[in-house]
Amino acid sequence: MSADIANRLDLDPDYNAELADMVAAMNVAANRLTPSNGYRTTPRRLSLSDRKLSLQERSSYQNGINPRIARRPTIESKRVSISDGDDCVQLNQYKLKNEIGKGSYGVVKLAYNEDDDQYYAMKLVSKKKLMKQYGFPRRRPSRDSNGSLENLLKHSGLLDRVYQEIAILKKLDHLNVVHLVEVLDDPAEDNLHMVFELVPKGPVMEIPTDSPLTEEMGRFYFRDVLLGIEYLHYQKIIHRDIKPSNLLLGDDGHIKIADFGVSNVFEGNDALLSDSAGTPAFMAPETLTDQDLRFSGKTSILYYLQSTLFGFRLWMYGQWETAPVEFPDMPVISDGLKDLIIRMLDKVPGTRITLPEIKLHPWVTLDGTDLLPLEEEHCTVVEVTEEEVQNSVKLVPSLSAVILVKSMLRKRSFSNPFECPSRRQGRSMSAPGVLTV
Ligand SMILES: Nc1ncnc2c1ncn2[C@@H]1O[C@H](COP(=O)(O)OP(=O)(O)OP(=O)(O)O)[C@@H](O)[C@H]1O
Repeated sequence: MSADIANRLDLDPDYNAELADMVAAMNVAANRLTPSNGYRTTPRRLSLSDRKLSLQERSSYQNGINPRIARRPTIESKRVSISDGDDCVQLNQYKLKNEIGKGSYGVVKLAYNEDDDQYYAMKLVSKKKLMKQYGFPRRRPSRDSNGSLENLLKHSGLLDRVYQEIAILKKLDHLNVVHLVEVLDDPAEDNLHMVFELVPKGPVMEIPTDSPLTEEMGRFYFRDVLLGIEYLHYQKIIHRDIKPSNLLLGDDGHIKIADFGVSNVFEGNDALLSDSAGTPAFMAPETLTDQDLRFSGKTSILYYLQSTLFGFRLWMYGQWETAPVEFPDMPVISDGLKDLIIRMLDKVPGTRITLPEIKLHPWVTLDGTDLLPLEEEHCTVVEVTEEEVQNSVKLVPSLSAVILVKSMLRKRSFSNPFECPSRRQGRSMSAPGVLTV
């Protein structure tokens, strides 16, 4: 965002004037809202009464898995206020700290919530990045055409995808699925802010890797992923981007599935998909065809799962697409795991092992001695009203853009004001390890 604004200020006098108008107009609004303090003072924080709480079903399950406290309802903030006090940016009650991860749509930052004294993971999804990524034509917003970024995105349908992610996440409540806590959005700002529970140990592993998991650990994590996927299917959601970097490790040692940017909500028994969204290295062959064929979402996800399981133990991406699977000598893997991998690798979707069958596979259940909970034991239907889904994000004007621009001008720097320079030494979650806060 900062580079973009810098370019425009340097190269485009028209836009510069337009921006100055925008800043002036926003200043008027700022003065109206905070007449005595001005924009730089910490804004009045929202109290709970300012926020709408969405309904969320609560569920917990036991049967071999620790029971847990049901998730708190997702909070929809009606106003986003940014201040650049101290040495880092504050968004409502959240102080943004160091970066803990990076995805294709933006960065993920550690965020301290002053209200409850807890740390969270705040995902900043750049709407501009979304546009660029999908080759959306570059057009400069003009005052007459109502061509604001928000409008361009709306018409391109890309923003819908982000809102879809939010609506989906807000419905979910499961031990093995990451919990969305709050959504902050501001049409005048490039970033959409999604506040998630912090899953402190980050991605379960990076692949390719020289140190694969032991078979025992691989089974433990794989069982978690199976339950998370089963829950998602129960909620009629196909994730479509299951891979180790989207499998985060919680303090309780369990896997939480994250990142629903590429997902589908379906009706009936299964999703019939035709596009090849997701990460190619993990995708099923039928999703990669050039032909306009439809394929089963539930079946194709098993291929992701298999690739992930495979990745837990060894990494042979590409080989099985053209030749029969050949397992390397090292690391040694059991016949049970080989059987499961081969059955999941079936190139023919119709004969590929299904998720209920995988749950009963001897390798997964230790020959029937360690059964997984039944679907009805860990899944509960989550009901949300149409209105709640429609209102997954509140679009409200705020002062963030003017503060951002002024902060850049004041510092004579177009570096990202969301960065907290003094705290940059924090670890990046692109490498596995423990986060200390
Ligand atoms: N709730 C969370 N708690 C802790 N770390 C997180 C959390 N969510 C994301 N991260 C970190 O941020 C990284 C980026 O996450 P993000 O969902 O934006 O992208 P990704 O899934 O890795 O990539 P892509 O979006 O390209 O598929 C993750 O790999 C992880 O390291």
